[in-house]
Amino acid sequence: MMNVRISTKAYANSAAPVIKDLNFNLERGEFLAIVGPSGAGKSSLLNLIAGVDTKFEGAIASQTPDAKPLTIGIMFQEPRLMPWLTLLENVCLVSDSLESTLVIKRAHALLDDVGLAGLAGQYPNQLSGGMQRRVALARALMAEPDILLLDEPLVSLDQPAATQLRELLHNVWQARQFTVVYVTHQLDEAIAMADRILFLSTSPARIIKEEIIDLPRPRQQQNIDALGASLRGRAGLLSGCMD
Ligand SMILES: Nc1ncnc2c1ncn2[C@@H]1O[C@H](COP(=O)(O)OP(=O)(O)OP(=O)(O)O)[C@@H](O)[C@H]1O
Repeated sequence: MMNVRISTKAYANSAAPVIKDLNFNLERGEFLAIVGPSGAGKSSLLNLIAGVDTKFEGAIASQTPDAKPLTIGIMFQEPRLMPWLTLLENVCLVSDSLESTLVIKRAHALLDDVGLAGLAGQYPNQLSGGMQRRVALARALMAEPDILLLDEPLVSLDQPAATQLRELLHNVWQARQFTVVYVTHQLDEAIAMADRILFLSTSPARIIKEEIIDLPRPRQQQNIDALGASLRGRAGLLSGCMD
């Protein structure tokens, strides 16, 4: 579906690259997790895939049967909601026509899907952190993305809110069958969610290991724990790759 080939990504204010020789293919419908330590270059990689940042050496090529451009949705670490807009208006923000009845209907349906039915007229500061993330998810889904990029979506949530959002993300992905690229530095989170994990080195980021997660869904905690222990135990293979 997409071929990602990044020879070098460097920022103008630094001579050292943040990404070097990082190549992978993204398959249609897969849930890909990218695990790496803080500062490795994970968010930088997502910005390149999203097309938000085009300054790099290499190529990111979409391969679609009808040559139709891929639609990409992104959910950041922080929800980035506009505090002066209602939830409905925040969700509609990415749409061309805020006034269209169809757009508003779709935004209501998505707010329902993320468990916020009846709250469309509220403002972000009336919500918990977990609820704000769910609004951000609804907004990312408005464009009906082929690929959804998730940048540490559970970070800084308390355990119940993180579990709830993780299950929601999983259910939405299974129901809609888009492709997910899920960035995290938590191995267990990646094992719980992904079909495949790419492990990144410290900066400059490159892939040091790929692991196919062949566990039945929904995933049992004992299976997640066992695979996590096995991966962590493999002779320092992943040292420096996780916090
Ligand atoms: N816009 C930018 N301009 C200059 N340097 C940047 C910019 N964005 C990121 N960096 C630098 O690039 C490196 C990688 O940052 P990035 O945010 O991509 O890493 P990360 O793996 O997502 O980190 P974290 O896990 O802490 O979110 C860091 O050293 C960061 O300071």
